[in-house]
Amino acid sequence: MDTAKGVVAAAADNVTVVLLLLLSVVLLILAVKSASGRGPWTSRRRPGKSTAAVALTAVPDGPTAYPVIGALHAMDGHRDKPFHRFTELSHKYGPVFSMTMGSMPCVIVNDFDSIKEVLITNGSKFGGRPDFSRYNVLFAGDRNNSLALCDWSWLQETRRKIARKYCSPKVCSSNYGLLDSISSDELDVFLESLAAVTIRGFECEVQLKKQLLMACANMFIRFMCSTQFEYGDPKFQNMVRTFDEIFWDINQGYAVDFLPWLKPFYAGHMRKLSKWSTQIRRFIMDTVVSKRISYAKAAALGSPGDYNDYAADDVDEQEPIDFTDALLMSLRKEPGLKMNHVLFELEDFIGGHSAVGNMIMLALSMVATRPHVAQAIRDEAEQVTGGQRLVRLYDKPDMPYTEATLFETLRFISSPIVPHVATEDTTIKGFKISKGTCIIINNYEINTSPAYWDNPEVFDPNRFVHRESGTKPCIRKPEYFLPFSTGKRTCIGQQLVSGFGFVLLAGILQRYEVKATAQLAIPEARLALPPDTYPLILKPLDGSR
Ligand code: HEM
Repeated sequence: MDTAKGVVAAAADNVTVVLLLLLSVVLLILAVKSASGRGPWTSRRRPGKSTAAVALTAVPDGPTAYPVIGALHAMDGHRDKPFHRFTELSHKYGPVFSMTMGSMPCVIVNDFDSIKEVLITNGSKFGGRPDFSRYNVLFAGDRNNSLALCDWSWLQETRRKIARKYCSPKVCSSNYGLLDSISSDELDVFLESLAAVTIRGFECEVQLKKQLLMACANMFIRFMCSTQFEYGDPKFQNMVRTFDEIFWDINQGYAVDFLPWLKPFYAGHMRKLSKWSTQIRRFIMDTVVSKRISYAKAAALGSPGDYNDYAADDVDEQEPIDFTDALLMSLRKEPGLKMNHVLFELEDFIGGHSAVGNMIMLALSMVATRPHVAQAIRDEAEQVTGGQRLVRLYDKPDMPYTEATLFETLRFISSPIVPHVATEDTTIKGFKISKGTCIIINNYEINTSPAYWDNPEVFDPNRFVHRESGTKPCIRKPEYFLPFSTGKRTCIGQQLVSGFGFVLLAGILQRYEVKATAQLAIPEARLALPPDTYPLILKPLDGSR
């Protein structure tokens, strides 16, 4: 790990040197240009052109773009708070502005009307994703293997269709019942594991994220693959850790994303990403998929590259027992699907556990410094369970404050939306957008602006609870609150997030008082916490079951 970090640090040093050199070149070019009486190279309108004609069509310019680095200089010193920076820039350039990041033309959209246009009204024209090298490396050289990072296609539509029944089950369905029983069973296992590291009557510092991620991983794997692992199993621990490393990485912004020619300086980092993703795929093949297909066939499948040789001729034509089964069966029903697609889709969905684990860790961090929120959740749980049992999934409609705490966490940390890319020439707010333009959706602005929320700086789950005398309190989500995005590329996992997340958050708080060790380092506009993050303090509650 340390070696890997060293490689990244070395790469970063190299990058700094290269950037400094480049900056010198750019400054030289600028000096020559300004000496000749012309402004820098930008996408700004040239003087002499009819402004009326251009003003109607071009997206307003953002920061000046220079050769090679584009407008990346405007993000200098803001690496940890890119969305805050976009908000600052929107105050200067307007709610929709263009910004060339390296060589990539981008448009930053900062207000709800424009965001709605990108995601819904005009969503069919914004179905692409940026072609970052890291995305390709993580998915065996082709980001189209990934559900979240691919461009829109027949394959994506098919994959989403297969997933729907399992990721968005109807409340009355058997799959929802399964979610309920699995989340409760796994909550018991998880609380037992916590009981083993805490002492009644004492405050104990616990590396909670590691345990939480294993609980979430098992919930996902039990639901999707009908198998589970012991928390002490080193292979399982390694898989969970690797997923979390990837989740953290994918939530970072790197210069190489926008300056692909920097790739040689990131060779070590790319190798590490590739190794992680291969390890995960191997784990899923060995522990899940190979058990479903004949032993001989599994043995014949050597490396991940060989998986496509598999034809689904030994898959039964019965009702699928779970998501893995449904995926394997779809190999026969959908001739365009290959074994690799199945593996990658399973990987994507099992990987969803990292998002849930990180989210619960963040929710507990919010609660740790706001004991009144924890108490309100406990009171709600007490009312519903009579103090006789742990909360379960079917209690969710009666516990809006608990569910609202998850929403408020997502608003407060402002979990970002994956960038979209225009797949054809189109418009936003009447401004011309060319095919290939990357659209960065600044939902941080929407989540934190007083234009949308009362006291947005206050963590208050009540803002999502609708109370009216004579009716049961219920969840109220304003349409501009988009933690899972909306439209055709909306998150497929949101029901799993709110289901498993709800049971875990309530269950932990029914059993423990949660406190912070010190000032908690919570990154801005990021759902991910570093793989080795802060511990939390747990104190078992008197009389907890
Ligand atoms: C707190 C947890 C999560 C949050 C906040 C979240 C949020 C998001 C967001 C904002 C997007 C981008 C949508 C867009 O580009 O318009 C997305 C996409 C996606 N999410 Fe989630 N997600 C979470 C957990 C999960 C889980 C658990 C799964 C799987 C079980 C999942 C599966 C997906 C997939 C497959 C996509 C890509 C959809 C597409 O591009 O067509 N997510 N998610």
